Amino acid sequence: MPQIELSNVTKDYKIRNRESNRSVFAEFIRPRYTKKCAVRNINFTVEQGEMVGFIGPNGAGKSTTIKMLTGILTPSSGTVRVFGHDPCKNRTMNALKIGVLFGQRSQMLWDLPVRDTFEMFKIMYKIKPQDYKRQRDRLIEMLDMGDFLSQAVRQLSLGQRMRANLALCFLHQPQVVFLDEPTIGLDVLVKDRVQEFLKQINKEENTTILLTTHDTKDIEEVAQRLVLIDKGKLLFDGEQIDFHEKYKETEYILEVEFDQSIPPIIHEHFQLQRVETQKHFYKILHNQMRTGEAISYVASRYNVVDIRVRESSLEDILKSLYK
Ligand SMILES: Nc1ncnc2c1ncn2[C@@H]1O[C@H](COP(=O)(O)OP(=O)(O)OP(=O)(O)O)[C@@H](O)[C@H]1O
Repeated sequence: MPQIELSNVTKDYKIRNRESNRSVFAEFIRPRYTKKCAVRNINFTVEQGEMVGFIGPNGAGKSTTIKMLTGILTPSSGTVRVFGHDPCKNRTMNALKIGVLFGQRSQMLWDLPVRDTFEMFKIMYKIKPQDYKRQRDRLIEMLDMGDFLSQAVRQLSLGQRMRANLALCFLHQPQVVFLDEPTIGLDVLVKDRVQEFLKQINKEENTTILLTTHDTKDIEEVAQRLVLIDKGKLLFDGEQIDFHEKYKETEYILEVEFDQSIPPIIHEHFQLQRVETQKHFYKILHNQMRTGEAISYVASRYNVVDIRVRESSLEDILKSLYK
């Protein structure tokens, strides 16, 4: 049985209209509403231990979907199941088995030291003392939190606060974790640590992770599978590798550095993009010349210092899809 299951799920929000041509009294007595469809008939399942990148442009419906999976919102139609149950009807049981992180929204009390919040979570989740100690010490080490455990939350930097929130998410060893933008605003080193942490915990504890992020490096590093939505509709669900295959550009860029400045290569399949002193950039269509062929053509005729092939990255693909 899948751990997460969405079948024909739609979520409409009711938005109250504020019309300037109506009196305040009329607005109060008979308010008018319009319907905003945030999620439109989506279907997908997630099995135990999967790491899924749940992506889409701003306003695509990602947070709304996560809110339905955590039992915060009910779907307007369709069914949502987590561990085979309706998360809205089983909120307490669901909460004990899941971990949730919503971007920069902190689960910690502002004036308490991080260490005390850990203790508070131990009581809230009824974690056994020996499990608590083992998991707490492990998380502190994995997320390098030893230096700031005694500091009040309000004194922490953004990176420290995000790491502490992430650790709290995993303290009760949840089977499923929903992370909505867990690396927002973090520097590259902290991001790397968070990505390594997620990979390690997924491997060691087989935790299912649904990760929402706009950071393509997060997705490339962490998610094997991608679920892409836009305007509430599911556009792609599959392995990351297949996503690249399906949407990759039909061309690639051959970047050649020569040992001296030379005139552009004249070849029917080479389209010169730009020249930077001794470096030339050519656009080549995959179906006209394969990368290996292009490399050997250049290397056998010119004195080359370096050759690189640049295929479209996940970021390039998403940019063109979102457009
Ligand atoms: N409480 C709400 N009331 C009315 N409309 C809402 C509400 N929450 C979200 N929406 C609308 O629903 C749509 C989906 O929003 P949602 O927050 O789920 O998108 P998202 O994919 O998480 O976006 P982002 O990447 O910007 O966080 C948007 O058009 C948004 O304006």
